[in-house]
Amino acid sequence: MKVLFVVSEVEDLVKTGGLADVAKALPIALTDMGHEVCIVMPYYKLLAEQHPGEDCAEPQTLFASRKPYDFTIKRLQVGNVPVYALDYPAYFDRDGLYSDSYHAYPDNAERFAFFAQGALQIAKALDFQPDIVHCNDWHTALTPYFMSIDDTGFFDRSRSVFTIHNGAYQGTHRFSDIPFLQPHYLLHSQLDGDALNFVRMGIRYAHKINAVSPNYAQELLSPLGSHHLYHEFQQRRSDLSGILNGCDYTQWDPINDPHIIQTYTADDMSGKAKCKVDLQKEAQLPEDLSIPLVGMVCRLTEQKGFGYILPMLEQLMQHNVQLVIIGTGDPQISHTLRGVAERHPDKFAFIEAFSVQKAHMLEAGSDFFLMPSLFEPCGLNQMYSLAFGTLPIVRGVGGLKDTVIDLADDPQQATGFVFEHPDSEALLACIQRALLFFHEYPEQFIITQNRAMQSRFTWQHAAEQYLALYHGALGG
Ligand SMILES: Nc1ncnc2c1ncn2[C@@H]1O[C@H](COP(=O)(O)OP(=O)(O)O[C@H]2O[C@H](CO)[C@@H](O)[C@H](O)[C@H]2O)[C@@H](O)[C@H]1O
Repeated sequence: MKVLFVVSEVEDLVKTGGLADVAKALPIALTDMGHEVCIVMPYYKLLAEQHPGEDCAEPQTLFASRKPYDFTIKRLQVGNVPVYALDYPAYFDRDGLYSDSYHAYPDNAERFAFFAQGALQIAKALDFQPDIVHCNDWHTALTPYFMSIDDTGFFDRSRSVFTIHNGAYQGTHRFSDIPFLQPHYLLHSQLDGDALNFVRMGIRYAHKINAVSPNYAQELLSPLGSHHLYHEFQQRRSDLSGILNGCDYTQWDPINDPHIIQTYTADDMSGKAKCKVDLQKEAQLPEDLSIPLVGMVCRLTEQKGFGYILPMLEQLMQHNVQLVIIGTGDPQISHTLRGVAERHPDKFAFIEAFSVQKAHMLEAGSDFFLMPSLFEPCGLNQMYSLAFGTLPIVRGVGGLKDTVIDLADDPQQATGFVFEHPDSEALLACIQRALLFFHEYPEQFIITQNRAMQSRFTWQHAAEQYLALYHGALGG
């Protein structure tokens, strides 16, 4: 199987979130199974600075709106997978990927419409005729449309798969503000007023669509969970499926994690205690193993549940607990978190940073991992937590529901704590349940940690399901 994997970020090269984790791990898993995969992504300034690529193939020109877009192709590598990066400085030689701090670039639609078609031109330039063009999220959602209108015959036997990692980001922009697309009069019939919704186009034009967990795929088919795309998903329901992401255990395993002060196993958890003290030191909290430590790492956005986390923090601080949050994002959320940290320096630390090293320290050093998302297509950090014996406290949505078993629901199989209602009371009650378990049932706590560490969500298993999806797209 030849797969062109089109994506906007890749772990080890540039990353803002979980999309990058998948964009590295899935192509590697498919390659390990003997398939020929190459990744196409934009050549951002950060890439040029930190992982400069070699020029490869001839310089390219893409004509749109009677304007020539001249670009080059840079070759990089992630694991055993070749990466081809589209180098068009006018659009990608910028400090951020999608935004400068918190303000999205006003021409993002133009940038990624161009990238969506440019990726196909890269395949032609490399003479890489794919069986599958695998697109990811709104940045690449127009690629299936561009394949459908390509009249060179190059993609006649190719089929497209569109994976939804986060359906809330849809790339909705005023069509008249996207010069690159102006000649595409076909798109006029797809507009909502003057607005073009990239994700809607991906849903309409891709041969197969999948969400990153079975439960999220179901939610997309419901009026409440569809991010206002209910009719689109319903119309394609026979082509929509859910495939649970994997966990990259080569990166996230306490047995051999180079980022933590001491490695550990389910049989010998003494290293975890050292990691806890190390995290307490890093967070400048009292170094005390008897206090339950709750950790959280995420982008600071509404999606992650801050709408009901923030209002209950003061109440939580009344308990004998420590909380560490590592994250960057919404300035209002970070402002509030800084305030709570100032008022409760011995209980709460807010580390405003994007740091892979610190994320690993937190996963290893915490007793509990907090992930009470409003919605969560799959979620990766709860899987990392399970691997580290850090019991997840999650809301029962999306992939969180598919991966964490609640203690009250099934004590014999439990791996964490699950609550339902997206409000502060339900969240606080769930955390209280976890704290009580820590204090009152230390032996059961260790048994549950051990069980969590046995959970396995391998990328090989996910890759097998993607292969089945690819075969389905090819009509086999
Ligand atoms: N401050 C920080 N420092 C260091 N690392 C940080 C960090 N903030 C976030 N990260 C890292 O970014 C990744 C976040 O992945 P998630 O899957 O949990 O969420 P995200 O919403 O970005 O992904 C979206 O895409 C993925 C992939 O499909 C889905 O699992 C998910 O549900 C969907 O929302 C993790 O690897 C995490 O460690």
